Amino acid sequence: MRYVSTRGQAPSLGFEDTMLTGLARDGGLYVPETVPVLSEGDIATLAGLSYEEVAQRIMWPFVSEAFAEDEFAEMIARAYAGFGHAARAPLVQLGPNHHLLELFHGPTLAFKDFAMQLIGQMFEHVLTRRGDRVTIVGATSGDTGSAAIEAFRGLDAVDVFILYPHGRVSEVQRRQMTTPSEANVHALALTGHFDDCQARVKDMFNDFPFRDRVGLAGVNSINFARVLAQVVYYFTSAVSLGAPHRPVSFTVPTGNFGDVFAGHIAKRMGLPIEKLVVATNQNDILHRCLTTGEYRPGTVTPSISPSMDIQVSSNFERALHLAYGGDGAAIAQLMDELKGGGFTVSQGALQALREVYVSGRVSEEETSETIQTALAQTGELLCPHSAVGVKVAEALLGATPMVTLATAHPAKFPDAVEAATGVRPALPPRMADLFERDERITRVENDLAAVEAVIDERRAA
Ligand SMILES: Cc1ncc(COP(=O)(O)O)c(C=O)c1O
Ligand SMILES: N[C@@H](CCOP(=O)(O)O)C(=O)O
Repeated sequence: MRYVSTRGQAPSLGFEDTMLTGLARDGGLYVPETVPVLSEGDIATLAGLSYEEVAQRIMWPFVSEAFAEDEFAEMIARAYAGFGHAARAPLVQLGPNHHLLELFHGPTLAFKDFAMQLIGQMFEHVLTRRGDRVTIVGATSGDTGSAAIEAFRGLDAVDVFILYPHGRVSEVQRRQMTTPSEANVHALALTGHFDDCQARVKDMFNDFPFRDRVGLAGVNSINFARVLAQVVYYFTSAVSLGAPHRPVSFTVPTGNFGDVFAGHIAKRMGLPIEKLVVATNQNDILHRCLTTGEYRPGTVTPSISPSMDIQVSSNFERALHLAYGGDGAAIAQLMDELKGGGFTVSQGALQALREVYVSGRVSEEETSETIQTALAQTGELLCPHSAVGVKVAEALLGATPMVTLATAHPAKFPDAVEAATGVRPALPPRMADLFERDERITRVENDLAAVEAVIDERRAA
């Protein structure tokens, strides 16, 4: 399988190079040239399989050029062995036709672990085989960074630098990033918000001398391998609710659009997904765009669901690429307009987007109320991001089963959860001493040269 850039000007790559390359050299994101389609019969045979077995079957056509089948199965087994739930991604019922997909049983308590634990295995395998080293840079609003540091800490072939917005992640998230003591992982607190962190990461990829000198790689959802691993739980959950014989809808708390785009890939692979619902907090650019066709980022406003405090949503470019029929020149033009403040999606593309996605926006008050009522009515303690999803989903419940993705554990956001419910969620025992561990924090200004200088200095040390 070949992967092509959304902007059409970079060379097509196989899976291994796509994974190691990160951002395409024309600034675009890699997407599979064609998506394999499973028959109803193929999907039906997934019923009753373990999470790992489904993962192997779904991802294999995308990665088969890079690994032997048994090697890949071993990587999957190692990736999910540390999860705290035998089902890996269990479904719990919230109400008639409403189900919650708990994606927070991995080592850092957020859905990011599903992809990051596997990518850690794949990077290690490929880099060992090549005898190569890379420098991973990542931007985080809290969860990607902790998952990446956990997945790559202590690996010889990798240095990891994570930019997070200073003062804008929860204390648990920050400590997950700043307390690991391994010399190859570095948490950099940038003066700014998540969009600044992501912009500097993309700047580093576009600085070719720096990129080539340090062997830059990315583990944000820039990296298609991240998106791919997230396709799997759409299949496991839909099949357990009756797919392929019954359609299912999904509501996805959304920021950078990677998770919901994984659902789009699942749909293109033949999974009968009726609607993909994009749920946003007050940073609602995606809801505004899907409603009006105008994509104009505003200022990021801090919220109680900080991981979704994003205005420039990286993977929306992939959805636009599909909506514009794979026209790379059109996407390059839109992204140029974005530098000048924003763009208007064409009527045809907007219609194509609306055939797949619907959206909703949730206020801070509604998020708190939803955490409170979900606990009272169902006994489920939601994190604020999952609550955004539940609130949007509730307005759309109908005959088709709805699955809302619970993207993080409530204990990552104890202040917001306690303020809403009076209950302070406890961290799992293995993290009980998180608040006693020493932190290593490096402050950095929102400036490309300053960030690159820190990376150069740390790599040389
Ligand atoms: C807890 C949580 N929920 C939702 C999201 C939004 O996911 P995505 O960026 O894939 O849209 C994030 C950030 O990625 C997150 O960390
Ligand atoms: N919410 C994310 C933002 C980065 O998203 P990614 O999926 O592109 O890595 C986070 O928690 O960091």
